[in-house]
Amino acid sequence: MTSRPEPTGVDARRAALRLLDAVLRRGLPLEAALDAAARDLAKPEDRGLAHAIAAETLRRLPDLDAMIDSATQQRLPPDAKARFALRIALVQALALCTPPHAAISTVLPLVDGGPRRLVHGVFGALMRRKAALPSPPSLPRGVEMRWLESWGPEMIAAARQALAAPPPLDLSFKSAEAAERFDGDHLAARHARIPAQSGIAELPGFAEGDWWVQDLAASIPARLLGDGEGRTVLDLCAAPGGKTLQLAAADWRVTAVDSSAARLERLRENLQRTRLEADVIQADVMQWQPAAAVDAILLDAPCSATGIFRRHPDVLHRVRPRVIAEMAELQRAMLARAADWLKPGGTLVFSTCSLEPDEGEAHLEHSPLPLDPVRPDQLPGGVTPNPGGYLRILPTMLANKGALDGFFVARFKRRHH
Ligand SMILES: C[S@@+](CC[C@H](N)C(=O)[O-])C[C@H]1O[C@@H](n2cnc3c(N)ncnc32)[C@H](O)[C@@H]1O
Repeated sequence: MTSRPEPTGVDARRAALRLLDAVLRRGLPLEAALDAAARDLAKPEDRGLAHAIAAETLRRLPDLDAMIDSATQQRLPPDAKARFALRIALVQALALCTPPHAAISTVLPLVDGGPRRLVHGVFGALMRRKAALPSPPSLPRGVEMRWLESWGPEMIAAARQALAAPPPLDLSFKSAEAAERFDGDHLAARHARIPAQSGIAELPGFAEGDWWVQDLAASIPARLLGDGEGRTVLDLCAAPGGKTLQLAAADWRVTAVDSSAARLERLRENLQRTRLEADVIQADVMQWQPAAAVDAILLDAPCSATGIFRRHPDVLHRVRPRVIAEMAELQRAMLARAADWLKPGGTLVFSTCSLEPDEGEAHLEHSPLPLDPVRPDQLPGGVTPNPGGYLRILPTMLANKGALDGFFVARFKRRHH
């Protein structure tokens, strides 16, 4: 067998293919698969390219597959290498502005010894036909059906729109003064929204620890606890610590608990950079318990994370109903356990970054504590509580200002006696 010299850039495409394989065939989160998939890439920009190709492919997957199927006589199996290679070549040429000859020449070596001619032929036919990807992108059929049933057609339209462009960047600030000094759209206290961009560490105030990146929706749970005035709060499932930082900045005495050593490392770095304080404990919330009852609890429970599909489009393809059911069961158990750790009169905020009612509304039916209804004046403008007093944050909210991640947030209060 003669081996051809590889054009430059093939390694990044090979890593993109590994990433897609990890997400679509093995069900791994994109971020978790990155280190292993990009192990041969020395340059950070190649790693960035591999990630960008894989993420954009996942955003456009149903449309890419429909396009491939329109140009093949026999339907390629979902896990065929030729399908993976075509997805990567097409997404580059049609969504990432890669010149078509570069998009295909860097992908063909990935199918060496395989259906090279087929991949080349299908790609060429689609380019000659001037095939284009629809805008906004389509959702995977299973997700669309699920969300349509739960939230209706307006939500589907907003979710597709949210996939069309990179979401803006929300910053949460340590102090109101630092936020006011910062040039951006101020949609809430201690907040600024700026256009999507890279080079975050070079923005003013980052090195000084004035702010951290946190979607505005993700900042709402901690906002609902108000000022701590030196009282105690348990931040359960805390890492990488966006909510820990908010609570510490709002004068709470924070104990942050998480089971992941790697994620807690990031939490510690965040505390150090912002010069905020919290006790940090590595523990499983289902095993650990606090030494004494606390004034407040924030339980940002592990979930399917379908609410953050804009930045993590892998969730659209790997989260199946069984995952949602397992996560909902864990959340229910955590909520029941944590409820016992509150002082009488104490407040618990429960949140999930999920767009699945089983990981939100369903918990209200058997909740161990009475709901403490959220008032509209406690929320950023444009975000409204459900008439029941809890928050269901959908991509329809603030849609004309860059929208929000999907979240469920409910506040409970333990009775005094
Ligand atoms: C949604 S993330 C938390 C995000 C975090 N609250 C923030 O604002 O940055 C869920 C976290 O739950 C943690 N986790 C999952 N199962 C856990 C358990 N049984 N005990 C403690 N932490 C757990 C994960 O390590 C993960 O960091």
